[in-house]
Amino acid sequence: MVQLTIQNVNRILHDNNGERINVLEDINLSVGSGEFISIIGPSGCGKTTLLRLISGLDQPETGKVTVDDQLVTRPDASRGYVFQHGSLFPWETIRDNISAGLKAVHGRHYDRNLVNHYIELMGLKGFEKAYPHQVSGGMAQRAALARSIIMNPELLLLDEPMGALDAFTRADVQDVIHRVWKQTQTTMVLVTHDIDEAIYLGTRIVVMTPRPGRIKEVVTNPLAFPRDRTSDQFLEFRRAIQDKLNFGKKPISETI
Ligand SMILES: Nc1ncnc2c1ncn2[C@@H]1O[C@H](COP(=O)(O)OP(=O)(O)OP(=O)(O)O)[C@@H](O)[C@H]1O
Repeated sequence: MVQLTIQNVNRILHDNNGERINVLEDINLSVGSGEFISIIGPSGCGKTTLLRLISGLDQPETGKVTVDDQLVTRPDASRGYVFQHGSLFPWETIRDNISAGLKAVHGRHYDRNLVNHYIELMGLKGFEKAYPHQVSGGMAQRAALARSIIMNPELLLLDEPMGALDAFTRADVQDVIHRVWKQTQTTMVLVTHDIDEAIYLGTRIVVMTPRPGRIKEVVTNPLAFPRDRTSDQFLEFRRAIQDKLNFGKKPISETI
């Protein structure tokens, strides 16, 4: 069980001219065990900053982030983080990348069967001995996901992990993430620009607005799993989220 709470969080940064930017203003959010939260909003609205605060990589000026009533003050193995460019070790094979965390904790006696399980689950069988530059972008992201999830984090933070992938690969990795979420019941928080992705995966959708970065609305996803991206209900819900984002009604440059 994990309860993530973000209370009255403000984060201020300064641009190159020393101008103050209210990157996040008065952020409040509670996330319960096993939820899948999608955070969506235009570029620069503070999504990554919010994820960094949850992970403990960054600290707010005011307010607090707690996990199970413990103040988050630094990164912790109980909170996994997957980046847009998976950040696999280029000098290690896919198998060694996936087992890296386990080896660091358990040494030579790490559970090799668990590694096999995740290689299978992520569809990476046959590519265990390849190096990251020898596999596709989608495979590399699946390996990065495996490397995090194998550590059994109570919270998995996903920072645009599909952002650099083509549409087909993206849909494939989305399905993998959904399968892992269902099987492991890990609480996940995903940052994305992609409205369809937010809807396809999220149990709730956090809609953000920029300058200052605020939560405009938290919307419960009414769609049952499995979700069909082409169904009328999906398209209807997408329109509702687009409206909340003023999508297509204002040039993006006017929203940031
Ligand atoms: N270290 C920093 N110093 C100064 N300003 C920063 C820093 N990091 C982020 N910012 C600014 O804070 C704002 C929010 O950035 P952030 O990366 O959190 O947004 P985002 O919503 O994740 O954007 P994107 O979707 O483009 O990744 C931006 O205006 C950015 O320029």
